Amino acid sequence: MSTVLVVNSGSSSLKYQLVALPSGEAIASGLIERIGEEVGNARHTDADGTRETETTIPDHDTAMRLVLAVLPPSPPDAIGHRVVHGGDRFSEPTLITDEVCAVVQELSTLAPLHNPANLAGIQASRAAFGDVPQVAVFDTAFHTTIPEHAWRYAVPPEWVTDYGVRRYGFHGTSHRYVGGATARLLGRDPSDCDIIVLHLGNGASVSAIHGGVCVETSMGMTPLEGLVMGTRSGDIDPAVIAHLARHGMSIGDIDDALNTRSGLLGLCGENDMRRVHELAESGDAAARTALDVYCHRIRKYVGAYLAVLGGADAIVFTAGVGENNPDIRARGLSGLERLGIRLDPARNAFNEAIISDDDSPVTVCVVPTDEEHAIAEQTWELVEGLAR
Ligand SMILES: Nc1ncnc2c1ncn2[C@@H]1O[C@H](COP(=O)(O)OP(=O)(O)O)[C@@H](O)[C@H]1O
Ligand SMILES: CC(=O)OP(=O)(O)O
Ligand SMILES: [Mg+2]
Repeated sequence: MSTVLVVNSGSSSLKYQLVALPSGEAIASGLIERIGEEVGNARHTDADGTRETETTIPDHDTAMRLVLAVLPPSPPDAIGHRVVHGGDRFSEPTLITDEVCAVVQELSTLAPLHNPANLAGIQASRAAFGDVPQVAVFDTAFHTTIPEHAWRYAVPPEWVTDYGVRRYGFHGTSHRYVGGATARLLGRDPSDCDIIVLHLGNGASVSAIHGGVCVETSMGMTPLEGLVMGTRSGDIDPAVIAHLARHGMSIGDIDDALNTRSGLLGLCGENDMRRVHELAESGDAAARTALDVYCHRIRKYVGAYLAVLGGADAIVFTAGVGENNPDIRARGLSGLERLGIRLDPARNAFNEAIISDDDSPVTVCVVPTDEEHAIAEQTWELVEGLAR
């Protein structure tokens, strides 16, 4: 038996799993949430059960130290890290070297909420387990099949050649895993399915998958484009940036505001969807508007991707919000009955795997993502290959 430790740093959380291979069984796993907020919480599960603690977790480096303190002291055989942006340098699983770290660092301006967090996880793991091979698995990998008409922005050509301005797309490990699991759930061959995956976490993105291959995704050159997110605006008119700059705001401040003070947080003062719902239920008008804007954006993208695919076999919800929030799923798809999308309210309320009614031409599902498992497998495949 071999063991792979997987570190998945999201914008607001750190998820980890110690996976036994080839069985794929999780020996230990956990989640550190609300990093950077006043009160964070850490949940760790292993053979002794689940322990939960509340404490302030200022950054991903502190989160990583909490993880290392609860894991077995013996080193794993390999460590796999989720890395969000690899630019045009890296997209396939890559053995981590100083050079890889330098590129991840360099690309921090294009993924300011993620690459620094990913690097913190890598550096803490290298300090703790220096000799263990470590692998970066990039969020962009699944999106390299997107055709030029979808990855290209309509901008001057030298922006593409000189500055690398293009769509990359992110959450790829999740979109790939969930797309495959959905085809299995439908009992269909992935090569014969058109699937729309809605990954709704703190970050959120949609992808259109045709025949197992990604053909379109909502995040762009950076994880800022597309849906409304916890703290990110998603789509806005690009002229807004010039407008604010002319009013004296610096580019750094604008970028920071769009990444960290926009989205649900900008709309209603809370970025955690559970809190937004509590506020909306207590009658808070801003929280209600936030939910309206969030769900409207989902509906717009679903319509667009139905058109991109020429119709879909399935629409799938995944990640923190997608897996747990019946209200967002129902409102995001409301009014789409004429497009063949009909939810079954009881199935939806219980987060069942299939939440559409039996006569719905498009099957709507909830499929939990498992980025950690997918990263463990890809990490081990690379490390085993190197040893051969
Ligand atoms: N049981 C739940 N009900 C509603 N929302 C939830 C639940 N669990 C998590 N969420 C929401 O999911 C989001 C976090 O999703 P997650 O996929 O863990 O994010 P990330 O990986 O981007 O950090 C938060 O907005 C949180 O409120
Ligand atoms: C790319 C991205 O937005 O990731 P997360 O949802 O984990 O923040
Ligand atoms: Mg995530």
